[in-house]
Amino acid sequence: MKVIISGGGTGGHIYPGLAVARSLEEKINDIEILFVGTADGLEADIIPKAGYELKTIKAEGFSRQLSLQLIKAVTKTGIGVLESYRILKEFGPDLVLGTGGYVCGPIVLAAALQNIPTVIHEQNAYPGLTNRLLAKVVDKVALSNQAAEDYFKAKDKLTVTGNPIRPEILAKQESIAYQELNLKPEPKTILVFGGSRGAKSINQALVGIYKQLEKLDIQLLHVTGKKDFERIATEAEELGINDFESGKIRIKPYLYNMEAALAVADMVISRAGATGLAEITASGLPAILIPYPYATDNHQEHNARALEKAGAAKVIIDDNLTADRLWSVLKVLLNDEDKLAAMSKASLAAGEPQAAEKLINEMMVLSRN
Ligand SMILES: CC(=O)N[C@H]1[C@@H](OP(=O)(O)OP(=O)(O)OC[C@H]2O[C@@H](n3ccc(=O)[nH]c3=O)[C@H](O)[C@@H]2O)O[C@H](CO)[C@@H](O)[C@@H]1O
Repeated sequence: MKVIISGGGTGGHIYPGLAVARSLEEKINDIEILFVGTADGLEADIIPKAGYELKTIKAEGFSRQLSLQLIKAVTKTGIGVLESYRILKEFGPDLVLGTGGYVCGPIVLAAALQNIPTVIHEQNAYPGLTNRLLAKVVDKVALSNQAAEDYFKAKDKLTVTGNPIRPEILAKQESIAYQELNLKPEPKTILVFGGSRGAKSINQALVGIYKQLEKLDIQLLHVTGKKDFERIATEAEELGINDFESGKIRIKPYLYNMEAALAVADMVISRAGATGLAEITASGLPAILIPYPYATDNHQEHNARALEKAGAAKVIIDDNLTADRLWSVLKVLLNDEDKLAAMSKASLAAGEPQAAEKLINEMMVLSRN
């Protein structure tokens, strides 16, 4: 079976595609997978590092108003569709899966126009523009969240699968993860990350409580995002914190082994992107969530509130985020083992570890092979 997987821009669209790729390889002996994305999205870094071939095409997101940018984006997408035709001819896929972001628009459209079976997957409760447009031409629309059903007209194409999680996250052995990260099983490990690109406001609030955290019996793994790393590392050094490899406070620009971090973490502080949350809940971790305030239709707050309601998370709105506020919420949680245990249980109950399996089953029904 030959499958093309496309999605990107940010990690939240890439990792579900990688999860499907890994799960397909576990399930099917004779499988060939090709990723398609852009040369400037995060996929160009992540996909080859994960061991897959990435063919690049032109694509750009559409602005919501008529503008020069819109004309440019439409032209680029047109070129991307022509490039996609060539890729489809050369690779001959039995199915094309799009996991969202404008990146997957051209190849999924080109495949649908050639009657190659097509599936898209939407991670969020409020779907992105690309998926809303592609839904009109694809064979199947897989959703992470039932709430997204309201935004699609062709109800017969919809199926709820959950958000696929990389098998290595579900299977990671703690002992190996501690070794990989050079951390110890005791004391508690707090993992902080701001989605795939990092979050400046979270980084800033965290630097503001480094000194308090240093006094506690904890280990902190702070993933800043590549863009903010130098700034945060410099501020940490000014505070006298400089052993990022084996000290109490570890600062990293990006983790290519997030599965290890999720395996050793006792709690998480993060944004509320759908893919990150799917991984946090599948790992049964309690969380402090600070939704990105500019996500379309404020969907991150929606994601975060759902987990708060389930008892798995505490939410701090980005506007209210200060070092003091973060410290007061974190301190209460760290001092309440029962509360943390209850949140952990609620988190696990909210997880959907079977999502990749469900999505693959839908794909197999449609596939030409
Ligand atoms: C700003 C924005 O609009 N973000 C969107 C984007 O988020 P974003 O790309 O930030 O996605 P998520 O937070 O959902 O997922 C981040 C992914 O990156 C991985 N990771 C992160 C940091 C790191 O160092 N290493 C690593 O592997 C995480 O394990 C996870 O798989 O896509 C999500 C899924 O469509 C949306 O819900 C988010 O709203």
